[in-house]
Amino acid sequence: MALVAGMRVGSRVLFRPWAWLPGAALGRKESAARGRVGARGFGSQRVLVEPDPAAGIAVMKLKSPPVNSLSLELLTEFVISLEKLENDKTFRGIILTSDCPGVFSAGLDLMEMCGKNPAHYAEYWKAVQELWLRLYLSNLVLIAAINGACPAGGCLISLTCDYRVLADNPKYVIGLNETLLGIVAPFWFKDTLVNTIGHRTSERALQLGILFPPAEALQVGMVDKVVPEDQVQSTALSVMAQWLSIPDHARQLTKNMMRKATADRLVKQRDSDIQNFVGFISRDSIQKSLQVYLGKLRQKKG
Ligand SMILES: CCCCCC/C=C/CC(=O)SCCNC(=O)CCNC(=O)[C@H](O)C(C)(C)COP(=O)(O)OP(=O)(O)OC[C@H]1O[C@@H](n2cnc3c(N)ncnc32)[C@H](O)[C@@H]1OP(=O)(O)O
Repeated sequence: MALVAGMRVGSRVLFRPWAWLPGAALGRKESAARGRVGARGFGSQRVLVEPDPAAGIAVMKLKSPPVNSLSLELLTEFVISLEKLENDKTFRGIILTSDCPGVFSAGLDLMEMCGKNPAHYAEYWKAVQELWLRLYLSNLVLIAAINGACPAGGCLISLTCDYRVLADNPKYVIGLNETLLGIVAPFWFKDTLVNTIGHRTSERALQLGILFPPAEALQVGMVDKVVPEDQVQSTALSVMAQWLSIPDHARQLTKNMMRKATADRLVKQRDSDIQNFVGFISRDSIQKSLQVYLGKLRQKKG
């Protein structure tokens, strides 16, 4: 997919992965009206959206089997669905969950970071940045209903949400395990974690690449609630009701006050962050580490 037009929102120039889609040239109002979500489900191949307009919420399900790894396609479809809901005033909250049994998301797609050229790495990283910025600064209430394993980029996505409910299953570990792959979480992954669980716990978790099982994840504050697996969705819904009882403008301004400085750090240095990623991921030693890790994942089966 070609890299693409930018759109200015406040001081941010946003990536428009959908710029090539029919209707992309429409004005914002017109396209929002045409794209109004309504009561019927919508979505794309990899992102299912089940709207409940009466309640003002939508359930967004990642559906990219087997493990919801964040490919360029999934990132793009994710941003498009998010934008659609953000632009429709009916919606005040999203419950984010997985349609893949046992896995919330396996994080960034290792195939996007192995054996490709620098232009591809740059395009991919820009899409990762874009999803994070949009989720982290979303005006909507985002609740993660974590119904499976949640490593690395999967964990990052859940950390952008306002609240995390995790299913109580020892296989459903969560954390930023990048060091285990021989790679380093960038500063904005780290900042998101520090803002959630504090500096000291983040330092230990990041260096050791800890994947926390549910009880420990709850104890360190990585998640807000651990419930039996069959109660994840209903718990997310009742938490959502509580968050939606707060007037939107006050909650949104407060969220922005808490998060803007963190997001601005990336906004100010997006290009250098991309260059840093491309340089790092292109190194032979890093490519070898990733190949070894992929090999171990594949061997695990055999
Ligand atoms: C300045 C530089 C900064 C660089 C920063 C880069 C940041 C990176 C952040 C990341 O997100 S890196 C990705 C880290 N992810 C992981 O470590 C998770 C790896 N996966 C797993 O641990 C397991 O797959 C799982 C999620 C626990 C699920 O286990 P399950 O037993 O259900 O499935 P598997 O048999 O392991 O996997 C099925 C299938 O999927 C492939 N796969 C798994 N994860 C990924 C992935 N992240 N990307 C691409 N492909 C993945 C796996 O290899 C299997 O493939 P196969 O062909 O069927 O063997």
